[in-house]
Amino acid sequence: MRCTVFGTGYLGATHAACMAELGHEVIGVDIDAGKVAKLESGEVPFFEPGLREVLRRNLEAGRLSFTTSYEEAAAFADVHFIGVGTPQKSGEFAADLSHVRAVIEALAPLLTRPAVIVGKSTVPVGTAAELAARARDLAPAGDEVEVAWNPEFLREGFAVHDTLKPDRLVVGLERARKGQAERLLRELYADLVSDGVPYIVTDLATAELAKSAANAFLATKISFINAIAEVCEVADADAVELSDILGHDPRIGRRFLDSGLGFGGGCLPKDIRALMARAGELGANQALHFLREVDSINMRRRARMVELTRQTCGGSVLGARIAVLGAAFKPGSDDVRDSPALNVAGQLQLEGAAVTVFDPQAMDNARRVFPTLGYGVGAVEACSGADVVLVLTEWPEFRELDPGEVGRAVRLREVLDGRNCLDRTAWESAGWRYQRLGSTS
Ligand SMILES: NC(=O)c1ccc[n+]([C@@H]2O[C@H](COP(=O)([O-])OP(=O)(O)OC[C@H]3O[C@@H](n4cnc5c(N)ncnc54)[C@H](O)[C@@H]3O)[C@@H](O)[C@H]2O)c1
Ligand SMILES: O=c1ccn([C@@H]2O[C@H](COP(=O)(O)OP(=O)(O)O[C@H]3O[C@H](CO)[C@@H](O)[C@H](O)[C@H]3O)[C@@H](O)[C@H]2O)c(=O)[nH]1
Repeated sequence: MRCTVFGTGYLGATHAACMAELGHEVIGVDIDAGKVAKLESGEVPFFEPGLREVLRRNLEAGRLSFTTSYEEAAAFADVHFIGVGTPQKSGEFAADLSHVRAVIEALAPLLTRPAVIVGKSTVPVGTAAELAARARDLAPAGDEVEVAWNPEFLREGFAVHDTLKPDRLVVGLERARKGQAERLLRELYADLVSDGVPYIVTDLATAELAKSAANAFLATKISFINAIAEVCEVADADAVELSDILGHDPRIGRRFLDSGLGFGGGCLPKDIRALMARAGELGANQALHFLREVDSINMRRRARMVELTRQTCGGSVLGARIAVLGAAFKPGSDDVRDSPALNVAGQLQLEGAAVTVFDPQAMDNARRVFPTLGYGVGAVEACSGADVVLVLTEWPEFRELDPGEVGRAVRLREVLDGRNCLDRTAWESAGWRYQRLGSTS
């Protein structure tokens, strides 16, 4: 079958390549000509393990191409996925839907025959119905245009796996029209469904809300354990051991119970805020009030890390040399959107510290967002002359560092483990003072 994917960022490029991997003919469309040129030449414009191989294989097979031309894309297929960004609006909690709306405004007038527009971007509940009405108004094919919502649950770092082996496929359809959208999407995903992936058909609002709810749940789970970690610090308990104990209960589960610096990235923080904003607009102001607390527990982790650094430096970081290992919001990604690590690095620099950052993948993105921070050429080099070393993203490279070697580079052997990822005994045996969030000892 044929399809297009509008937006070729973390989600869209992965979706386009993986749809081609399933045997479909796919065109990826983006307004960023540089990104399109890179993808066309077989280069992924961001770090995502395994994506380059899938991209190249399908470019070579002639099933996949990229363009900036909406005309080309509209003429090519009758199923059009939307995977453009829905960032937080500046100064408010709500989602900025301008990119999604821009796709509809430009694509719909080109739809001269029956077509299905399938949203994958994360949007506030109610968006799809509004877009459907607008698309039908603008399209020459009018009533023959359907909108479906097929939210995406992939994790960065596992994007290819999560797209080809998802936990579930959710397809929200317009209530009055379960026509071609249902049929075409079943056909597109037939191989996944025959592999046993649950395929759940629902209405537009439930599909949109399922995505927001999933991220709100994950954020809540992380903030829950971080709130408990705050108590651990004052009660002389150990947050990591506590997570392990809770995780044995299958009703709770160990995943997403890693306390530490909290959640960041281009999804969880903005999605819980957008969900609160939309619930408020719909009159359910009280329902999600607790998400404010989830958000503030999360932001407090960053403040606590800064405070711990200050304490370690004798009350002030003014003039201190601080090494920050990690810039990406999590390992396995070069994404620095709302990165807790960079946020802490930036705060410490504002307080007068000389901060040197190193990350195995996110250096270019970090430099773009925080050009005034110092950057090292390697983890050990970044620690050169440091008064304190902060490990803020749990890259395997950092877990495997030799504490003896790092110890020879620093001025003082002080390490703060923001992600509970280091082997404490090994660092202490090499003469380091080891501290982390969620424990006083
Ligand atoms: N990143 C993830 O892991 C992930 C996972 C699930 C869902 N999502 C959701 O997917 C959406 C996209 O996220 P992302 O991380 O891929 O964003 P991104 O910023 O990496 O990519 C968005 C892309 O859309 C392009 N674009 C913007 N306007 C366009 C237009 N009018 N026409 C064509 N292309 C246009 C941009 O140039 C960019 O390449 C968001 O709603 C996000 O919440 C993301
Ligand atoms: O126990 C944990 C697990 C995660 N994190 C942090 O939480 C953030 C988000 O991690 P993760 O969810 O793995 O990353 P994303 O790639 O942002 O994926 C989330 O956001 C995507 C976009 O909506 C969804 O598709 C995914 O299902 C959802 O997991 C990162 O900063 C992690 O460091 C913790 O602090 N503790």
